[in-house]
Order: sequence, then structure tokens, then C-alpha cells
Amino acid sequence: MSSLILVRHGQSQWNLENRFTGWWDVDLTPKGEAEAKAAGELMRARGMVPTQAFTSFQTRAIRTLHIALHAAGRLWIPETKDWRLNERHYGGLTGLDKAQTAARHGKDQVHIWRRSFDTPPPVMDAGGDYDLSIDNRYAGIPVPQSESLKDTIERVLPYYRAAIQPVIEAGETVLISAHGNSLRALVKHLSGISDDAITGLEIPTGQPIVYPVENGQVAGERYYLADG
Ligand SMILES: O=C(O)[C@@H](CO)OP(=O)(O)O
Repeated sequence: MSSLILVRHGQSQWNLENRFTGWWDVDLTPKGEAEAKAAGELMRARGMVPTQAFTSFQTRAIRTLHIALHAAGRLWIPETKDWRLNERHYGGLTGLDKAQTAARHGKDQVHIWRRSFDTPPPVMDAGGDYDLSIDNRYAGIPVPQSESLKDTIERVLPYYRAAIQPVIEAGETVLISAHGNSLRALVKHLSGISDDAITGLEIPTGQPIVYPVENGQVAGERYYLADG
């Protein structure tokens, strides 16, 4: 029996600083590196080692993948990077302090921007400090100005179906190293969570989440590898 393993990157510098991050590329903190290493050691200890990996275009997820694979003795496995696994784009909130933004706009409004299913944050102004539309990394890619979870699902799921599902069907144990909201998009689909209920789902950093796979299909509910 194979498995699908999801891991959110370890703590990032802007997780630590409590800033809206989205597509902005920040690195892991030393704590985040330790979380990634512990995730890989746990996979190894449980004998649940990935045979293929997928990640985003963002340093915090890529480095989490590499640190975890190294700790699991699997740094050599094939890996694919794709922007569709990036974090949800935080639009004009990118770079702002979450607590200061709540003080200015109210907690309820910030909760809507952070967790509502289909209300996107305000758009990012072109040419601003955090505009990535002219970054080489995203050449030829339609960089969003802002994304709701619904918008995120609309790019994550087609990618999952086209690129990842066939690898799972081929019997590989796939590890996806991604982000809080790109993983919420996947978990919503895989666990059949409603648009309302998804607002309450949080994905912790550096904790491998496992879906059992039988005959190439995700079969059964997710669990944390640390509990399994
Ligand atoms: O800032 C972000 O990009 C995300 C993940 O850290 O934050 P939130 O918890 O608001 O989705």
C-alpha cells in the first residue's frame, strides 16, 4: 500500500514576524529548518518514505522538501516544482503586519480576508514593492493580483489531477511540500470538506499529513503521521 503525504513548510521568517506572505519569497527560520528535519526523521522512523515529490516555486517549501528528504535518506528521488502549488496570493496585504492590519480594518474583516472561501484580499498595485509579475521565476505565468481560497483551488486542483494523481495511480508514495492555503485547497478536495467548514481548517507547519492510497486511489481519511 502506498500513501500520499502532505507537508506544510516549516516556520518562515514572515510566519515569525506575523506578516501576510502569499507569493512573496521568504526563507525558513532556524525553527522552520528544525521542523522540516523532524518531519523527514519521522517519515524515516515510520517507514513511510516518499518515492516522488512535488513542491512550489517558493524557497520555504522547496527547502522544507530538501531538508525533510535529506533527513529521510531520500534526497535523490525525482521532484517537480510548479507555481500552481504556491501559497494563495495575498494581494495588497502582502508584507503587512497581521495584527496592525486587524487594528486598522477590524478583526472580522481580516478574518474574512484570511479565511473566507471566496472573498479575495484587496488587489496588489502593479509596480509595488511586492509585485512579482516581472520576476524571472514567473515569466509566462499569469501572476494573480490577489486570490481567494476558491481562486487557489482553481489552479491547485487541475494541477493535482493532471500531474500528481497519475503518479499516485502508478503506485508511488508522493510527498507534496507546499503552503497553508494550497494544502487547504487539496485537503478540501481529498476530504470532501464543504465551503463553509473549510474556513475552520488550519494546517500546522512541518507536520506530515498522510492519506492512505489503495489501488492507486486515495482511500480513507487523513491523519497526522506523528499520531499514526
Ligand atoms: O501569510 C500567508 O501567506 C499565510 C500563511 O502563512 O497566512 P494565513 O494564515 O493568513 O493564510
